[in-house]
Amino acid sequence: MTVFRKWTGDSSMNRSTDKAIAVRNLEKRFGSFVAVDRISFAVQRGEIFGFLGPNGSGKSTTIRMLCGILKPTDGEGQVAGYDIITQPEAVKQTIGYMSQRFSLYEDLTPRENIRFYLGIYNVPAGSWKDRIDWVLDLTRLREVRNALTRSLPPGWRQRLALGCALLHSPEVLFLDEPTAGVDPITRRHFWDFIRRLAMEGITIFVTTHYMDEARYCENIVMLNEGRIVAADSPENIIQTACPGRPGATLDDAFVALMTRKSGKNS
Ligand SMILES: Nc1ncnc2c1ncn2[C@@H]1O[C@H](COP(=O)(O)OP(=O)(O)OP(=O)(O)O)[C@@H](O)[C@H]1O
Repeated sequence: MTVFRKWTGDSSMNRSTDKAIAVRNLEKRFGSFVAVDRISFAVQRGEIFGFLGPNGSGKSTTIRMLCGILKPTDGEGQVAGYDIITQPEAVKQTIGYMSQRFSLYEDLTPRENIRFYLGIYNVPAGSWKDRIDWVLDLTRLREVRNALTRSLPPGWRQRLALGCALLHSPEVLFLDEPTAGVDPITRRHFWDFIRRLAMEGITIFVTTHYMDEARYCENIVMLNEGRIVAADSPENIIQTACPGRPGATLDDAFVALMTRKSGKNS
């Protein structure tokens, strides 16, 4: 089954579409505290892109700016060809977002959650039945569609949350620690699915604390105290951060890069 099936043929808007994401000198201050410090990077369409960093390094703040939810204090950015500052509503309609909390209503059934998100994403009512069937098959949740979401195991709720994030056929999918709290087999299935999405042209922007998962990414940006400390393929990051250590892993590279203190905000 094709994972990604459009319900609308609208790709005619005048957008520059060579890059899925492009940011330049993006900054977010909270008062005098600099949470994101003039970062620049680009993500190609259909790429799986990892955004890594320790707690508090600015990952979620960056995602919130890229999703058009939080206004940057400086810099600029485009997502799916839309300006994150002047066209935040267009950005929101073009992206999917899934957080580690899954953003589901636990007291609703999967079917009711899906209907809720169809409304949020302004999917035309005429397509709803089709989309509900599509997502129930995609997530393999048809048999439990009328159970309470609260009663489902974490891996099932994860599939439902991902399905809801795909209902409006987004061009860019933001995944903020999507596998936190799920078991290794479920994580493996999740990543198989993410790779299929990317092969169909969806751009994946993912944060994770699991370095084995980060190896699935074609390119990675590592953030520390709001600043980019590495931006490259996983292999190149390892080589650069751990020279002369042939068996070094991405974990080793992460630790090496994060322990080089910048002294910022201290
Ligand atoms: N609304 C806010 N007001 C003040 N400070 C904030 C606000 N939102 C985030 N911060 C601060 O900005 C910094 C970056 O936070 P952010 O949530 O982006 O980090 P993160 O890398 O996503 O961390 P985690 O991995 O724990 O989710 C933190 O020090 C956080 O306390």
